[in-house]
Amino acid sequence: MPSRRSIGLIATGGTISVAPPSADSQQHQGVGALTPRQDDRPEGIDVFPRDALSLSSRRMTPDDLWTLASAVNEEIAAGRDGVVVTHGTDTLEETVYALGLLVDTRVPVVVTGAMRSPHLAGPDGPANVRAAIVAAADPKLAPYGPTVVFQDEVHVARLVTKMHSARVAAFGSPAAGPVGFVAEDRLELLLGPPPETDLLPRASPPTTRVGLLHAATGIDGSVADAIASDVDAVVVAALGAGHVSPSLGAALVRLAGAGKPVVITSRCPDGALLSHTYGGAGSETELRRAGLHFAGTLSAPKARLRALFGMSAGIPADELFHPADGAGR
Ligand SMILES: NC(=O)C[C@H](N)C(=O)O
Repeated sequence: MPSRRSIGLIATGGTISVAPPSADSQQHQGVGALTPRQDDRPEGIDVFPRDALSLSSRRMTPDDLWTLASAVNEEIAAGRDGVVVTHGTDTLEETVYALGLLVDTRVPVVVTGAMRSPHLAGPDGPANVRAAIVAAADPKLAPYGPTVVFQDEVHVARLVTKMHSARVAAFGSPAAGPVGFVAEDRLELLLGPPPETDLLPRASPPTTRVGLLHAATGIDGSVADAIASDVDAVVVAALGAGHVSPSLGAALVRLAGAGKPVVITSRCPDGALLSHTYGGAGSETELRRAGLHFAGTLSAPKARLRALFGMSAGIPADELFHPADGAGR
């Protein structure tokens, strides 16, 4: 590694930067409060802080993701050796995936946050920021695309998910586990980079409206009919390997027939969608035959972002979600 590394540190809000309780609970401190002091930084690393947004992650919108992606692109264009983004944890996994869609990460891009706010006992933010800076300064991480560093673990964007609502060990990658870890200000990688990149061939500001439906016992077609006129496409967190009730299946096929792409994912946190194991109304075989799209191992919220940004850029759904041999994307 060259002697000195320069890291862009971009703040967006979230618990990691929430102001003390006397203030309005929506107030966030700027990036200055998150930037480690010069004498408290990993050796050989310069940090260049900037604020991009200041919000709880539940308020994040596709436009905000576009703004953040532009900020990350600017940092990379400015010649940073890596970029760290601090973020609320509730939608952090979506933001890191959106950066994978929108940013050509020639250098490491690392997203982190905190589960305990700065004024609570044992805040995890400072340790997470330090580990994220260490990871972002290591060029070995660049081929992994944007990653999440949390509790010293490194997770890739496609697989990472918030697993626990309150504990500091909040993030995991159910399908494969972390790809590496940080210890003693050093990045150690255990697994290779993801086999494919999620970067879209082109990008435009978000204009497409994509709905999200969650299948469950007794959920019928009325939920799809109710939103049909408000959306350009729908993503479904389907049952198991890609199944919905016969009634919901029929409504989704109607939607697809009306020119609104329907993308099937699984509500299971791990495992692939099938292509030809089950038959009959609402089965994966029938839904595929009817021209619905299948998103492989992507979670529903991430498939929704892929549809949203991809279709906004004019990329057809069948290029975003490959139907071939059941693997999906
Ligand atoms: N731990 C957190 O950051 C949770 C917070 N509600 C957020 O996502 O902004």
